[in-house]
Amino acid sequence: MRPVGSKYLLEEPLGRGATGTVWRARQRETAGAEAAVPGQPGETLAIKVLKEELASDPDVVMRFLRERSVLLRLTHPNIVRTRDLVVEGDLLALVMDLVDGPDLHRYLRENGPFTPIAAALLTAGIADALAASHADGIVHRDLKPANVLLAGTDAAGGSLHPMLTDFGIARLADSPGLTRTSEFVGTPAYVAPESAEGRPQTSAVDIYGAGILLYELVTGRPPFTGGTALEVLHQHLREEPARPGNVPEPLWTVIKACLNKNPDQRPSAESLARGLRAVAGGISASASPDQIAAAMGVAALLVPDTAPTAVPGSGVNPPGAADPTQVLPTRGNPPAYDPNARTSVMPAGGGGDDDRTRVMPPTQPPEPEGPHPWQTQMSALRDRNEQTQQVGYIDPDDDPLRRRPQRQVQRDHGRQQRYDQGPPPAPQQPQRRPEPQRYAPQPQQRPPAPPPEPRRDRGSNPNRMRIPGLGCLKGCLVVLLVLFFGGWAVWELTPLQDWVADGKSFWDQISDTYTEVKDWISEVTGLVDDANDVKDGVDGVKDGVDGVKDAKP
Ligand SMILES: Nc1ncnc2c1ncn2[C@@H]1O[C@H](COP(=O)(O)OP(=O)(O)OP(=O)(O)O)[C@@H](O)[C@H]1O
Repeated sequence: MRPVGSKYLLEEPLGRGATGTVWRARQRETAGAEAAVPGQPGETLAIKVLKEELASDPDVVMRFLRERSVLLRLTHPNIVRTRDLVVEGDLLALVMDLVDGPDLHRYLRENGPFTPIAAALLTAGIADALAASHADGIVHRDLKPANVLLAGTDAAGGSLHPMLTDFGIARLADSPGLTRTSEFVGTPAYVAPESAEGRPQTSAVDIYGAGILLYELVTGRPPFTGGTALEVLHQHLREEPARPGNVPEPLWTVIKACLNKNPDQRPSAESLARGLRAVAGGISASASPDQIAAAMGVAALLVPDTAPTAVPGSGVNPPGAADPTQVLPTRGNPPAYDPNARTSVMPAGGGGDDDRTRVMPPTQPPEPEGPHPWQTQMSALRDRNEQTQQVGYIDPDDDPLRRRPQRQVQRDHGRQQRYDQGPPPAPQQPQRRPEPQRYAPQPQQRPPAPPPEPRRDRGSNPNRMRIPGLGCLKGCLVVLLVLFFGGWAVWELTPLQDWVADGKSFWDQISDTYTEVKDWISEVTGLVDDANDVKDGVDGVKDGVDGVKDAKP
């Protein structure tokens, strides 16, 4: 388990998207006043840990802090509540209510298309959520089935309750800083024509997304699909979808209105919700004549938004960007495209054939490097999270806080300068020219990582602490022990004790010892000489005896 801040613990990953990983998590302590929901210790939560690219981008951090109050106050029965935002070192995390149910994309894949009535009612709930967020000045910008969670199941006869999530993520990710290194482009199958062309975006992009989603709910697939992202975008810009056979006429009227190429002609979220409920009532088997009439006249209910919420910073185009077609002709074999593609966050500077996918100019010019205006808030937020300690094991492959060491060093250094020491003396990285925003099919699937080596158990105490100087202390103790036993051996096994008892000086003792050794050697050599003399005598006697023997006849 991995702590996030001092108040939360990540338990297990629930899923991974392009902008981060969502974890099942637990509340450790009640959060302070800065959280929208203080929570109770032990409560289960969901925490989205934003990707490193986002968390390390100062512009994203700035938006994260600037928009925290907006995100935290966004409450609606059809919106997954954001309870807290955590900033800790290089980590940005959104603490949310845990929704115990599948997302709509998975549900659709596993259960097939919805009936027109169920699809209309489900989309009406989503439109309610959009109406509330638009009224609060928040445009979702990445509406798609994967971002709708289903609370409750219909297996027990209960109806599915849609809850929209990932609010503000597109907005956080669409940072000028981020566009210097990677491009946030939404999800091609759900992108509105004006977004594809880099024109100014408003809350009408969410209505377009709702139209695509509604079409997918009743047919099982989005209206525009193709081999490449570019093909899909061409269709968003140029083609009108044909009415599928199983879609009742009033429902088709709603879908067509949402998919209007002109954002000004699309209905407001509020009128969309009203229209969808009228359609659901009118197409049911038990519909009254009035309900049927209301459903047939649904077009009158679909009133365009007179004051749509603008997406800040969208549609700032370089000269020529207003041309109707920004899509460049394709060359060579286009990359494969999955219509269920996730939100794309594409690395820039891919070069080469990527040119063929270039459709959008950057939404904003890069901002000059400089001291971060949210320095105080950053340190305040970090301070409140400072007690964090690692309290247990986490699989390194699933560790959201794991960083590549080299980049960590650079980043830490950059952060330190940026937030703690005022303006950096020089930019850490060469300035990149902004590149046109690109669509590309899918983030490439990374090859499966080799199974992580199990980490060795490093002891039974989960709260191991590093004590500075402990290693040195151990070394000193070992040296003292060696000196002690060495001294004892010298004292016991050498004549040192005698020397000390005699009270002689060291040099006297050495010269005495030398003399003793010399005397002993001469004594030994004298004995050898005597032995040789004896031997010579014996040999002489032996020769004499031999001579006497020879002289006998
Ligand atoms: N609040 C939540 N409670 C329970 N599960 C959640 C919650 N939020 C997200 N999830 C699950 O976590 C998974 C990943 O969510 P995430 O939003 O990162 O993915 P995504 O929408 O597919 O990706 P992206 O929008 O970044 O392209 C999804 O399968 C979703 O069902």
